Amino acid sequence: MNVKMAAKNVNLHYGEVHALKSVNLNAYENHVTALIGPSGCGKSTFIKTLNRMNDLIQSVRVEGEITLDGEDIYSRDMDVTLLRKRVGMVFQQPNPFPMSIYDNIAYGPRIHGMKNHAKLDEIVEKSLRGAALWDEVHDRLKKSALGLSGGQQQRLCIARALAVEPEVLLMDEPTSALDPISTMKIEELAGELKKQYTIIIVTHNMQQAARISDFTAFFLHGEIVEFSETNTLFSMPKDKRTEDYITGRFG
Ligand SMILES: Nc1ncnc2c1ncn2[C@@H]1O[C@H](COP(=O)(O)OP(=O)(O)OP(=O)(O)O)[C@@H](O)[C@H]1O
Repeated sequence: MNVKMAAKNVNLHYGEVHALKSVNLNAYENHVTALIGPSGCGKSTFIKTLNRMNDLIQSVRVEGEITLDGEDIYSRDMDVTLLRKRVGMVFQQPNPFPMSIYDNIAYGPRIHGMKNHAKLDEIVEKSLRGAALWDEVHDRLKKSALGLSGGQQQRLCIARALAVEPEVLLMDEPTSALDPISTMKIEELAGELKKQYTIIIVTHNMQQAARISDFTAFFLHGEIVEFSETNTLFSMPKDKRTEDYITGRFG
């Protein structure tokens, strides 16, 4: 198993708030890693360190090392635009741009300089197929993305992330705003996408983590209490706090 991304002794402060404490985690290539834990434990903060989304917040201080293919993503030489192309992200609320389905997908490739129409058509189709949305939208590509259902919008956002050919896909509670059927579609999709990408997903839902992930990290108060293979974490937790959480005693 190849380590695609690694966090080594990561500490993060928002001003006075110590939000991540000595976090260590490996995300393996072509596997799904789930981040679970109660509200406010640092899951979103951590996932955002992986493509430097926290850079946008002024009071943030990050210490330690985060690597992508062994390369420190916080080093001075790191091109952050390129990093975010390699490490794409999908958010809790589907956030399509107010433009056509086609233009949503073509947006990223165009920003990165792609002008060839035939090639863009190809990317749009491939990305929508990759996000299991093509069959539902291929005859309305020029229509507004805002006319899609919530579940379709979220798959559109996944397609938009895929369009720039990322290596890692970060998903921050991607199904929390969706109905059960749309949730199931996204879960099935995660199983497909990991064949090609490395996936890291924050979820509030332990059953979801158990269903779709290969590895799980349990966060509590900014620390990782336990990180192991998902089956092991849910069947034989090593730490009493993990056991209490997964058996529903708190959180
Ligand atoms: N921009 C910010 N400024 C200051 N503190 C913040 C900021 N963002 C998050 N925090 C704090 O950092 C801690 C971790 O928050 P984070 O959102 O990462 O938790 P979480 O586990 O993702 O929670 P949830 O499941 O509710 O989304 C919390 O104490 C939160 O209040």
